[in-house]
Amino acid sequence: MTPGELLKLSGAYWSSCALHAGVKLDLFTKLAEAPATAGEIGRATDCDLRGITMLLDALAGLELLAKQGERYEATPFSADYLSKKSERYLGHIILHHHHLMDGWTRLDQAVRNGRPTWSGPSHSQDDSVRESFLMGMFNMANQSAPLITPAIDLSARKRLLDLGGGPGTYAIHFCRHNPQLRAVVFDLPSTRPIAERTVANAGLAERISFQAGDITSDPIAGGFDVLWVSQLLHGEGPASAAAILKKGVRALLPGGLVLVQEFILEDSRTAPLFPALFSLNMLVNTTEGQSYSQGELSRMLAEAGVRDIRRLELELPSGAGIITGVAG
Ligand SMILES: C[S@@+](CC[C@H](N)C(=O)[O-])C[C@H]1O[C@@H](n2cnc3c(N)ncnc32)[C@H](O)[C@@H]1O
Repeated sequence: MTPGELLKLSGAYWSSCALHAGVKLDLFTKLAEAPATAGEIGRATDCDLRGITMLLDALAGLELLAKQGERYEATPFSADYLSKKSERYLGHIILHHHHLMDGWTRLDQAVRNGRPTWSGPSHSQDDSVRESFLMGMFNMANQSAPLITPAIDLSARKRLLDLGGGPGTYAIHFCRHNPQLRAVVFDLPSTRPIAERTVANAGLAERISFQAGDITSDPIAGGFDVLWVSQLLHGEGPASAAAILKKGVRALLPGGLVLVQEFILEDSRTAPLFPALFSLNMLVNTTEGQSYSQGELSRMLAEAGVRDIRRLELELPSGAGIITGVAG
């Protein structure tokens, strides 16, 4: 690494903050509709002219806007991913990243005392923080699910349990891909309205139901033949994650398929970089959460009574991996 690269790394959050502000102020939706001057956008968003001009210029510098004379407009890319009117809108996950920033600025404190810097998004009292988190998960899952569902044969399966399923994105994609399949999304009670909305929007309310509960303390009804556990275990410590897997596997009929998606560390724990950094995200946001290695996840699955454990050969845009096995 060069000193220049080091300083670029140190100041990378300036670019992130410019993007976050652009999404918070919803500039991209407006500028995908029609080009506008800084004055016009400033009036439409109730922003100071000096401030909005600087932000628009920086976003143009980041190639998220195009500037022609005094007018700015969304690029084809930002119109596709940053306009609220696009089906591919990624603003929810960007706002979620924004909500995590305050906690990350106090990472040194979390490292010193081993405790999170705030309640974390799952348990936040702020509805908008929880909504960005859950719809951010919807954004992320919509990128990966179209690659995952064709790679997993559920053609003979009837009932899928989506444990910690959030907005139900994976249940939706698995059910779309497998017309005989029904699913239950199990998640915290506060998730219900968002999950029911996404399931209804997908036209699958007849086949996907929501069960409200706390996975660490509430029972789960049995009779499933697929267990899908995506990005849930990293929010828990090793003992709790193992107990959750045991509970999920107990809800399966013998021969039930188990699928666990996580950001998986190599045994060195230093790579890939994303799960190593994600562990710090769990330090800031949870009391015991962390990224796990393939060996740790495989051992938890084996202790839960799962056999034929292996990792699926899938390259996903999120960098996550999927470990599978069979119950009983
Ligand atoms: C990172 S999100 C993953 C959502 C979804 N599985 C996905 O991959 O898109 C974790 C989910 O677990 C849920 N969750 C966290 N703690 C939980 C608990 N104790 N009981 C039930 N659900 C929980 C959260 O509400 C959230 O929806």
